[in-house]
Amino acid sequence: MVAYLKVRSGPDTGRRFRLDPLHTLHVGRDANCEIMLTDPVSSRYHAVLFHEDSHWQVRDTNSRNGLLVNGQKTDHATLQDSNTILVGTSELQFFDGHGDSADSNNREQTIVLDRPISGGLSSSNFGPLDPLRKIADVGYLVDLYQLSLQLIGSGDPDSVIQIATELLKDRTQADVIGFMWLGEDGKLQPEYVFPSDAAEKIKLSSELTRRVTNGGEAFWFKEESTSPGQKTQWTDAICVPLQHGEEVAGVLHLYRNDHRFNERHFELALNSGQLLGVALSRARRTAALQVERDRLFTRNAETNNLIGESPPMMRLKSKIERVGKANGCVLIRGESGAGKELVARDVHQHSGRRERPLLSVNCAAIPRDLIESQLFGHKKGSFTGADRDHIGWFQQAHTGTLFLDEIGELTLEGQAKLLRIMEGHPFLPVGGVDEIRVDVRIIAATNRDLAEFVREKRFREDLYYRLSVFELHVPPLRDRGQDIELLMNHFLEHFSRQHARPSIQFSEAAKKRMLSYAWPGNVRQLRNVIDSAIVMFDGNTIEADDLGLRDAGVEVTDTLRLDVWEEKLIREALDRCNGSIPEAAKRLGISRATAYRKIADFDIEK
Ligand SMILES: Nc1ncnc2c1ncn2[C@@H]1O[C@H](COP(=O)(O)OP(=O)(O)OP(=O)(O)O)[C@@H](O)[C@H]1O
Repeated sequence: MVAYLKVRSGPDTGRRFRLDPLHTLHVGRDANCEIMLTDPVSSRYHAVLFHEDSHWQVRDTNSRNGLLVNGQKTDHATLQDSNTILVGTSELQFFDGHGDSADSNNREQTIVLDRPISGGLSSSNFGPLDPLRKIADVGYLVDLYQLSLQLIGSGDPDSVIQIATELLKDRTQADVIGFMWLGEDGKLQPEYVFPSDAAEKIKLSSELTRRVTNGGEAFWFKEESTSPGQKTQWTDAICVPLQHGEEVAGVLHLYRNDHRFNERHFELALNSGQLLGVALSRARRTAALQVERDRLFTRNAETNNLIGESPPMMRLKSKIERVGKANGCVLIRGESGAGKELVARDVHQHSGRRERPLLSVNCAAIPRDLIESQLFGHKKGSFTGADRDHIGWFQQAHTGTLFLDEIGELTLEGQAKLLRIMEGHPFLPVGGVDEIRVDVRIIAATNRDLAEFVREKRFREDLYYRLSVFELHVPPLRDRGQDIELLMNHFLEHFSRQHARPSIQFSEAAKKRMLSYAWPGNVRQLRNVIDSAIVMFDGNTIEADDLGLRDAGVEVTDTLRLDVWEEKLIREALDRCNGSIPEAAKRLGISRATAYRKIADFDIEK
């Protein structure tokens, strides 16, 4: 219940002066003033404060620049709680002390120091001429530096709190440290208390809590027992907001049982609180995004893992590992739905860019006349319909990977720009004047015969060679034998869970049908067939006819694609010649070199 003045602005910001009602207190620059300010604009004896008729009064003592109370120039005023007094350039705020009473009746929490927090790290109050203090300052900055480094490197909220606790405990020798999180109801919830059985020690008056959480002020205060013989729970406490921008997300408490904190502890806690506010908000946002991402993946039966243990898939996986670590462009070939995008993700995951963005663009899904502006960006008004600036996919993927699906659909102008970027040149967004330079790894995919496109002059030859520094061929599902069963089980498990039909199974005949089917639409088709069978049919067993595979067993004879037949013939020839390539080449009427090249192209086991 002690009235006090707090310096809100000016050189003495943060200092507090207890007001003793038994004495008249002088305010000014003179060393004899009880409330001594270092503000050069204040007079030596600027004003006096005294307690009369149960109220605190302030009177100007012929100051040079006058006295303002609540913004009004005055010679004399009776002070009310929270009134402000301007002395020179220093704003002092008066508190009658009634608001700070502790929740407990016989204890008093007296503020030693407080500090409004407004963006940026606060500067230390230590005297600039004290060399020992300067050395101490360096230690304190090193602590903050180390804390920042560790917080930057940590993405998970629990470890962020743990890192900060360890540092603060060590540096301040606090007996108890508590992190309180501000719940949606505006109440503080103990999120983490160290040691864990000390939660009951965290007792802060509701008024102080309000000022920390609403006003973003940090406090250092001591608790004094007002009833003789009663032992207090702690002697000193520091309470600082965890602030991110304008928002206070929580509060950090530090308690000491016997000894006192010092100013350096207060400064360290205060600045750590600001770092923590930012780090925790960021870690929580990242965690929320991760959960959301996993949820979307699960809902769509997507997995980041390439399911498959067949020999061609095992070979593909080992190539992905090697290609991932290298840094060149990758061209992924394979039929539609075979898993090219998944392979691209896997390459990215195995690369040094795995923590950076991977963006996927389907060039076939964007109207041809918009591809360029989508990829490279455009400026508002650069063409009809460009009603705002667009940051192109290349720029968005900067430092990461850009997956260009159906690359064969890229216009010739787009191809020319792409080639220039790949050669390390900057590019101009559509309608832009400032050149942009990006560092992006390109993974392209196609289910077309790009070499054929090159011959038809629909695709630039130089771009083709640049893109295919590394080539990966995703084998069609029909060539993956045992993988069909693995994928069947994976999708059955996923969709039966998603559609809440846990006991649904395939009949033996249904399994057989799926295992012998040619799957022209590859894994995507298998996934869709299982999804709709689970949705459409009642009962616990999916029969062969429920799968809707009317052309089941037809193999690939329904296609006239030359490459499909070519691959089939090579496989057949190898089978008939017991795997001997020279023999097979003879039977096929092609040279050995061509046979070797085609076997590699089609990724046929030798
Ligand atoms: N090996 C695999 N393991 C698990 N899921 C797979 C696998 N291969 C493909 N899928 C799934 O099949 C679907 C199609 O895969 P993806 O989109 O990667 O094929 P794509 O070859 O890129 O097709 P398109 O050429 O039509 O773009 C996706 O849902 C993908 O998650």
